[in-house]
Amino acid sequence: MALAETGSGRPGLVLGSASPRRLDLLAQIGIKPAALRPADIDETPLKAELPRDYVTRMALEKANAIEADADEAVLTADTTVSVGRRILGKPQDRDEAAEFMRLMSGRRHKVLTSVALSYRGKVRSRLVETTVRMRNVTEAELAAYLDVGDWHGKAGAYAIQGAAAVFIPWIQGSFSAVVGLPLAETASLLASIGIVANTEGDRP
Ligand SMILES: Cc1cn([C@H]2C[C@H](O)[C@@H](COP(=O)(O)OP(=O)(O)OP(=O)(O)O)O2)c(=O)[nH]c1=O
Repeated sequence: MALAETGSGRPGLVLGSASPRRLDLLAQIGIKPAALRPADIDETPLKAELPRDYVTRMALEKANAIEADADEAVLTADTTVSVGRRILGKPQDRDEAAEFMRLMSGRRHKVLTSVALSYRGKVRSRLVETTVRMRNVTEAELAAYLDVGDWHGKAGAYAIQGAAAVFIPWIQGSFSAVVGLPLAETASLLASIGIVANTEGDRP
């Protein structure tokens, strides 16, 4: 396990996220943040803001909102779903979750994840775009899916790593980015400041 802790000569890593998925994904590559410090920002898109601009702005705003000591690096990310120019964030309620799912049913959409790393006054970010195909979802399947409750807190009202996997026969891009953190790009950003992923992962 590559511990990223203050006092080791490397920057202490702060994960600026409340998402358990992002913590799990980092553990998969052997990185354990020294601290968790979620950012509380306004996630409302600007008028006519393009999905890719929005998601990049969100990751950077999260990074800028988190206070860090000089020897700490802050990692943040934002994931959003786009159907055409429309941004599908986290649904407010079950009705909105149903609306999002009907919109994606039987067609392709994009999942955009931006990851940002802030260290010593410099912030760098990477945007990863993945195309996802959702098969046609019947109204009966939709009702059963919504009952499971997986849609809570998920961009686009689904989790590819959850029950909605049965609706997703194909993706092109990065699976980890869809779940919330593009691991290859994140590892490369972290390596640039001396935090090295352990490719053997966090195995028992
Ligand atoms: C599309 C998709 C999204 N998601 C999740 C990842 C993110 O947690 C969430 C999108 O919301 P985000 O605003 O990116 O993240 P968050 O609010 O959960 O956490 P934080 O801002 O504190 O980092 O949707 C999945 O888990 N699986 C999926 O397949």
